[in-house]
Amino acid sequence: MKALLAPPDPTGLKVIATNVVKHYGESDPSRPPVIRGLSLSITEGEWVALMGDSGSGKSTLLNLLAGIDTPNGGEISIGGESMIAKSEKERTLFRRKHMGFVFQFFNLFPTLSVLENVLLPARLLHFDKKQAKQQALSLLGEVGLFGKDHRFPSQLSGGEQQRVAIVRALIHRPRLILADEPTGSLDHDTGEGILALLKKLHQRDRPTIIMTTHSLDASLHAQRTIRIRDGQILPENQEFSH
Ligand SMILES: Nc1ncnc2c1ncn2[C@@H]1O[C@H](COP(=O)(O)OP(=O)(O)OP(=O)(O)O)[C@@H](O)[C@H]1O
Repeated sequence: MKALLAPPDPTGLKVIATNVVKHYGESDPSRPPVIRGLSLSITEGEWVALMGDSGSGKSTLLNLLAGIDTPNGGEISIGGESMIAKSEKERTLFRRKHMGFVFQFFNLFPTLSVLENVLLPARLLHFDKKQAKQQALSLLGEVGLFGKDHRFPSQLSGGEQQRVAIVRALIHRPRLILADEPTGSLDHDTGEGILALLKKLHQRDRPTIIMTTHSLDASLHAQRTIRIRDGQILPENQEFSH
């Protein structure tokens, strides 16, 4: 039987990191770790902005939480499941099923149409084709791309391409959205459009969202801001709750 598009439980996943350490330069022990005993807890369906200076470890942390990279120490639990205990294959399958990624650099496949790009994750998960197409066209319409589903990425503006990438990241209604500078390369209005879309999806499905950003405006869409400095979370009293 083919899977339906809506997840069985649309509630976001709880994310817990405990004493996580990551260092890249094993060959050079004098280099300090990029993530230094970092702990955080993000509750089901919470939308968190992760802020910090360039090089403070935001993208590294997202990659660790996603299981794209593995830490040198510590524990990461997503939805009650240890990401560390999983094999790489298990992590990939978990990621594909439950997570959606919104990156600053949106790698759309240039030889695939907008619709084909958007349908890729649904295809990987063997969703019902007809239902996936309906969902794709509806989401594309919501982000102002009605009628552009047969175009190729090169025939779209940068902002339009970013919106396609977001629809692709969210087509399977993930329970955890990891967004790395989702508005970084966009003009203010397009960026606000992306945030409005995230907000709509957050209200509808209540996924957990972790969004890195340098923008105070963007962070105000989140329920909480967590600040990271030199691979460590700043203490509670230096966090900002909105
Ligand atoms: N694959 C890698 N190999 C070696 N060092 C790396 C690697 N990736 C990141 N780093 C280093 O780790 C540190 C943290 O990088 P990271 O990209 O996580 O920071 P960031 O907070 O996301 O920065 P930005 O806001 O500029 O995106 C930086 O000093 C960076 O040079």
